Formats: sequence, structure tokens, C-alpha cells
Amino acid sequence: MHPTRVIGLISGTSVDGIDAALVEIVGTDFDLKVELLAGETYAYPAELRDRILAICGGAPISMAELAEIDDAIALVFAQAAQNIQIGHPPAALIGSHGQTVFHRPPQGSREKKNQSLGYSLQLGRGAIIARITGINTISNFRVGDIAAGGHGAPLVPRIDAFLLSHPQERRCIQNIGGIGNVAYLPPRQNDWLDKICAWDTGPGNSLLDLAVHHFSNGAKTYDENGNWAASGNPCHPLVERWLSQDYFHLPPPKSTGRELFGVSYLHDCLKDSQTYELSPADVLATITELTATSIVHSYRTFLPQMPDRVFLCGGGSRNHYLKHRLELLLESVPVLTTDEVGLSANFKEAIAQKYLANIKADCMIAIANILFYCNTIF
Ligand SMILES: Nc1ncnc2c1ncn2[C@@H]1O[C@H](COP(=O)(O)OP(=O)(O)OP(=O)(O)O)[C@@H](O)[C@H]1O
Ligand SMILES: CC(=O)N[C@H]1[C@@H]2OC[C@@H](O2)[C@@H](O)[C@@H]1O[C@H](C)C(=O)O
Repeated sequence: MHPTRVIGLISGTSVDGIDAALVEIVGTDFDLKVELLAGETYAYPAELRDRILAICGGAPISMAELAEIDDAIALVFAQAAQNIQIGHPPAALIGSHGQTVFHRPPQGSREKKNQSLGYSLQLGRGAIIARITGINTISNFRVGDIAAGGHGAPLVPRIDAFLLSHPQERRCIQNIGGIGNVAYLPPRQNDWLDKICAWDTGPGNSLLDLAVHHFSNGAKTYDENGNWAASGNPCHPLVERWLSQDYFHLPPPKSTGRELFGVSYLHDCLKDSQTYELSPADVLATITELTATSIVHSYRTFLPQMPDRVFLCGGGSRNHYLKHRLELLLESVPVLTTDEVGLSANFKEAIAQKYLANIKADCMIAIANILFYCNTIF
């Protein structure tokens, strides 16, 4: 079977930039093999990033402005695809997640038949990316699941199951982006596929990034390697108080975003921390502890069994202090990164986008002529 060359594009809830992955894939489902030919994060132009963060923070916006920002995002996504191509033969397909600017999980309960549909908006329309790059582009991966009553997130665990499950080991794949999410992968035995579960654990780096921006007066956007937080001490009573928040006790499936763990949540955290007279480093350590504790609390409360090993991915996997806190809280469970099993922790999400493109393409081809959907009018 010949390998297919594909590009995956995503910008996540951290809004730090566009992760682009150029990958060669062979096979399908559990025979999938992936080789990362090139992976890069292209920073957003500062002004565009500020506008996106303002929208994510709930700033009112007209339809005309929305259209303008949609295309501005598509343009930088297309440029990211073009840049990652340099020096390589052309890719056959782009899978583009776009930029989430709003995510509302479904409310109510399916069992009680009072569930309302969720809504999730990703900007950077695929048609523009296709037009600029000349490459078939598939996007809007979340809407189908949401229309069927799902959360539309997390989606990448489906790919984790293909690439990271193990014949004997129970694994948790923990993404720590702006938001954290876990994929629980039981050993590949019997009805293991039915036992896979995944959900958003809560904040990843979103609150930490905002706090670093606040305490550095805008000079820094994140806590490199967790060094700043490591110079402080977590305030455990405060972590306990924050952990009492509803989201952490909601059973899966569940998803969240910057709508909950964003600017106003941080303001509440800062207000609370005044009671304890914490230094900036202590506040950062306490916010980091919330991320670590919420992940471990989520495992202990909702997983059928604790995993044999945890594999971290996403930018937070490079925060040494956070990784260290997770190791301590998880006691005997080893914590590694997905790099250690050959899957780039930085680009796993981008890699997954082109798989999602393939999955969607396969389905669509089966039911209709997909080219019309791709919006690439040759
Ligand atoms: N060297 C590092 N040390 C500490 N933190 C880091 C480092 N590199 C990246 N990060 C953190 O990772 C974040 C970006 O992670 P990532 O790109 O996985 O998030 P995302 O994909 O935008 O989010 P999500 O997965 O929620 O959609 C940065 O905002 C920063 O907080
Ligand atoms: C709506 C949205 O963009 N959600 C993201 C976000 O980032 C992490 C967490 O929240 C996750 O569930 C999801 O993304 C990853 C890429 C996913 O769908 O698997």
C-alpha cells in the first residue's frame, strides 16, 4: 500500500499558534502507521491572537467582524499549510480543525430526554484554505457528533485508540493544552473498544497562561518549563475549594472550554488568593496544582480502574513542574510523554486532524461525492 501524504492543522484553546503536521500515513484503523515528516507551530500575528482571545472571552462582535476574522484565520491556516510543505512533495489532503472560539456542551440528560444540543464554533473556513493551497481540505469535524447529541469533544481519543493502545497495558493519554482531556485505553483485549472513554478533565494551561500574563504585565504568555510556579508553594486549602466546583464532579461524558476556565474564572482565583496573601509564584503553583489535582481526581472518581501508565501530550507536557506534581499525586503510576512511544507530544493533535479528515472522507465517499463538500472547485 502506498503512503498518503497529508497535512493536519489545528489551533487549540491556548490560541498560541497553528500547529501544522505534514505526515505520511499507511493503512487504516489499527494498521495505521504514521511518519511525521515535518511539524511546526506558527505563532498567530499578535493582533489577530488578541482579537481571538477577546471573542473567546465573550466580547460582543458583529457578523461583519465575525466574517472578517473567520477569513483572517483561514488565511494564516493556509499559510501554515504552505510553509510546512516547503521542501516536500505536495500533500493530497488537508484536515483542518480551525480555531475554536465558542464551545457550549449539551445541557440536561439524554436518559431524562431533556437534553439540549451543544454548539461548538471553529473559525477558519476550509474552503478558503483549499482555494489558497489548491489542496482538498476537510474541516468542521465536531458538528456531526454534536448534531447527534454528543459533545463534539474530545475527538482525538479516537485516534489515540488506533495509535497508542497496548495489548496488555491500561493507558491514559492525557492532553494538557488550554484545557485538559483524557483518553482511557484499556488493554486491546475482548470488548476493549466498548470500554474506551474520554472527557475533558478541566483546565490545562488556560488559567496558568492568563495568570502569567497578569503577573508579568503582559511580558510573558506562559510559565516556561513551570519554573515560576516551581519557585512558589501551592496553597492546598485553596485547591480544595476550587475543586469543589460543579464541573469536576460532573460525570463523563463532559467537555468544557475557555467559557468556564477563562478570564472571569481567573479573576475569582486571584480574589480568593488575596485571603491567603499569596505571592505571584504561590498563585501560579496553586493554579498548576489545580490542573494536576483535577486530572488525578478525575481518574480516581470516574475511571473503571487506574491506568498502568499515563502518557502526557500537548504543551503542558513540557511543564516540568506540572509533570512532577502529577507524578507525586499519581503515586505508583508512571508518567511519560507520548514522545516516548514515538508519537510527537507537540503535534499529536495536528496529526490527528488529518486522520479525522480521512475518516470523514471515507464516510463521505461512501455516501456521496465528497468533492462538493471539500469546496475545492477545480
Ligand atoms: N516549555 C513549556 N513549558 C511550560 N508550558 C509550555 C511549554 N510549551 C508550551 N507550554 C504550554 O502549552 C500551551 C500550548 O499547548 P497546546 O498547543 O497543546 O494547547 P492547545 O492545543 O492550544 O490547547 P487545547 O488542547 O486545549 O486545544 C501554552 O499555552 C503553554 O501554556
Ligand atoms: C471545542 C474544542 O475545541 N475543544 C478542544 C479543547 O482542547 C482540549 C479539549 O478542549 C478537547 O476536548 C478539545 O480538543 C481536542 C483537540 C479533541 O477534540 O480531542
